[in-house]
Amino acid sequence: MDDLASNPGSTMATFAVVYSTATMVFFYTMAREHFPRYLLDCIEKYGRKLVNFAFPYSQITFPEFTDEYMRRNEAFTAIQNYLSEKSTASANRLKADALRDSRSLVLSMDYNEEIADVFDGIKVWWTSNRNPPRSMQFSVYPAVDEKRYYKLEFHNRHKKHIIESYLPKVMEDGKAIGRDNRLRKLYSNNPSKYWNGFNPKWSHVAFEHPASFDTLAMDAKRKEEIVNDLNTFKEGREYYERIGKPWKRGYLLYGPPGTGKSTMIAAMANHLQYDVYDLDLTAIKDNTELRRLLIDTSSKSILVVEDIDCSLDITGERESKKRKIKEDADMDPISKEVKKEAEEMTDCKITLSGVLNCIDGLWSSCGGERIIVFTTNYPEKLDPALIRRGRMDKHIEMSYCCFEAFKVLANNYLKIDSHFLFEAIGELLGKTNMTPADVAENLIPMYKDENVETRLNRLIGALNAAKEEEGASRPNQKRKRKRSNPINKREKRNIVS
Ligand SMILES: Nc1ncnc2c1ncn2[C@@H]1O[C@H](COP(=O)(O)OP(=O)(O)OP(=O)(O)O)[C@@H](O)[C@H]1O
Ligand SMILES: [Mg+2]
Repeated sequence: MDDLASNPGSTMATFAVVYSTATMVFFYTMAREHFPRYLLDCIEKYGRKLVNFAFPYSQITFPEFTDEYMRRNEAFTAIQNYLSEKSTASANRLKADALRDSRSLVLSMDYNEEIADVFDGIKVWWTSNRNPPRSMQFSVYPAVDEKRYYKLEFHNRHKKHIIESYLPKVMEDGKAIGRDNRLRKLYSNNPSKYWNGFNPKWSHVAFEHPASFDTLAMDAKRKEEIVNDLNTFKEGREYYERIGKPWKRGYLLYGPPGTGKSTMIAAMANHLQYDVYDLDLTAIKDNTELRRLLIDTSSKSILVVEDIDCSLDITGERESKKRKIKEDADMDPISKEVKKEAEEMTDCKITLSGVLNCIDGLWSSCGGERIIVFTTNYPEKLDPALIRRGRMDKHIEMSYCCFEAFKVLANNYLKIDSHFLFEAIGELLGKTNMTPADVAENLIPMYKDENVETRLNRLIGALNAAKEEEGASRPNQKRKRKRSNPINKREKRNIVS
């Protein structure tokens, strides 16, 4: 039988199956009463061979739930995603599901619809079915024992190829489609006193930050370098396996406030399609809690520790904060909240070595494809152990707005690539320090339909004011371009710039 021409549902095949099954049932019923056991086994064996001869097709079913605990079968979801596109094109009756955590509706074929798929020249058939509920009670809730499943049919002679090559491809493509459709999440850690069976360690909201590398204002060459680095990481599974290193990468983003460190993290997450875990170290009591939190993160994610210099004992800031809160509490005995906060801060025993061990442990004990990002305004305050290569592989300086970065902002906010005022702005940006956040602020319209020229002139005014202010604060000094980076020479070698 030619695979591409025939369908297992064709009349001939159906007739053969019905005829051979009826014959078998007849003989079997007769035989059960009159023949000995070994003859019955023979009839069953040859009967099955007859059916296989008349209907040489195999079937695999994929139920929606895997066991009595009603755990959703991942294969079912992947097949649903995989067939979604094909169903839209070829099935007449479609069903629309709004899957949990999905950005869009998933269209799939309705029950008893059949669609064909071709893989390496082999034709296979998918049908969507359900087992009707056993109980016929009327209820406002859907029947719990109704079981949905997909059925795959193919010719017996392709069994090996279908199982070993086609099905893994369906799973992989289906999961990838699921990931693309999925709403990504921004997680933040809950204080451990609230952790229990109902309150998880991490709570999440949908991650919908619109930042992208196209809208990120920075030097084009450095931006391209970072994007290439991320792409190499994402496609690096085999490379990391070959060299025997966990599949992870650490980035240190440093620079003054408002230079786009948080925006860069959002652009990274959107580019890679990863979830983001925003880890607040100050809400964690000790190293054990930190470990438990990190183990509870998933792969394809970015773990972010913002303002790492303020989060750890290493800079001594935590100690002074504790002391200050305690002093406040002593001075104001009425304020119970301050007292409570003081006690909680005193409880905090998280250490640099704990963080280092957890990060190293996380990389070695959990699944791959993870990125960790530290941000700081003061890289010089960080312990070299924290940012050494192997932990923070790439150090990226986010600096004041240069002319190229301004052009990106002008395109974002004003939708222009050039203007006669650009030259003056370029000149001023070369002479004074203004963060992209401040530049952007001046480009935002102050009222509806404010024209481009007015906004550019406002920026020129702000740049002139900043220049004068800088001059006034350092009248006798030859102006040097202020950088946030007092990182030592050895570290500078790692810096992308
Ligand atoms: N490089 C940039 N490209 C585009 N927009 C930027 C950039 N830098 C800053 N902005 C704008 O300024 C705002 C503040 O930037 P962001 O929060 O990323 O700064 P930050 O470096 O993380 O600051 P902080 O150190 O205070 O956390 C952003 O919402 C964004 O609109
Ligand atoms: Mg930030």
